[in-house]
Amino acid sequence: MKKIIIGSRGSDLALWQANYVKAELQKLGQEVEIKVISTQGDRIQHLSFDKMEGKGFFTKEIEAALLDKSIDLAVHSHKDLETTSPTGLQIAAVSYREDPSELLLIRNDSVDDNEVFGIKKNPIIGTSSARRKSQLITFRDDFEIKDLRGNVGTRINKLREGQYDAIVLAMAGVKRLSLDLSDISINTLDPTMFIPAPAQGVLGLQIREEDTALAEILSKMNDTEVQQRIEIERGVLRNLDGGCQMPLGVYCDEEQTVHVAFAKRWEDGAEYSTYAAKNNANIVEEILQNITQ
Ligand SMILES: NCc1[nH]cc(CCC(=O)O)c1CC(=O)O
Repeated sequence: MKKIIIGSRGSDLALWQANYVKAELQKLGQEVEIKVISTQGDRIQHLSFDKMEGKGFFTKEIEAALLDKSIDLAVHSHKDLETTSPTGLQIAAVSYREDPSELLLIRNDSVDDNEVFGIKKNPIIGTSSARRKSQLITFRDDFEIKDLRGNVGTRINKLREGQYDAIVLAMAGVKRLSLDLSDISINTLDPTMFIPAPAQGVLGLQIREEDTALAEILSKMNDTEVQQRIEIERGVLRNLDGGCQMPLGVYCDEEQTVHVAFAKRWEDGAEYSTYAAKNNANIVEEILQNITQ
């Protein structure tokens, strides 16, 4: 059997994800090697996420490496992938779902248990995500939102340095990296209340469309239940023609209730709605009609 070359960004989280898939493939008897690839998104740190995320800044070089066959498999955070696959590539499998909740990481000296979210009045909150901004200001109108860039470790260090009173991060990244956060107060936000990105916590395994041999191997790793749920979540995003820069949260829970937070502009704050997905073939259309009317 041919050795499988996984292409990965060099960040701690990307490497954790690549190593996880490597171990799963080794359990299936495959030989695997990881090749680190730097992307535009890793090199440009000064641009706001609004101008970068969801437009292939973190994926372009890796997808090019798949197409020119210098790698065979790319492991992505599924939520960072564009909603349509580039020509010649496919998502052959999706992983289990890590806890999709968002975390509010609060400096100990900014905690106030009497306030919503447990943060003192008039705090500075770090996030560059329009989805997170639109929902934050819906719960508290005294939040000042400031841009926050960099990988997970960098963001947490900026909180420690005192540039922010609190920051929002995906639990999936924090958990996978097993970070020591004993010096920080952590508030876990229920994903049915503060709604995560479509496919948050899931890995997408991308290969060449014609690589049927690898598709066959990866099909053994595919989580079909997770796949069904994120197909609904991503379907809403795809039909809104939005990348990660859109103020849209969609979460399909285990009971197949779909939770949506949507804003036309993040400054308007998010509007929340829920839908039953069970036996509803038109769920995506129904959600879209409702939120865009
Ligand atoms: N946008 C960056 C990004 N892409 C994936 C994750 C980790 C969570 C996941 O795997 O869904 C993160 C960090 C974050 O949003 O805090």
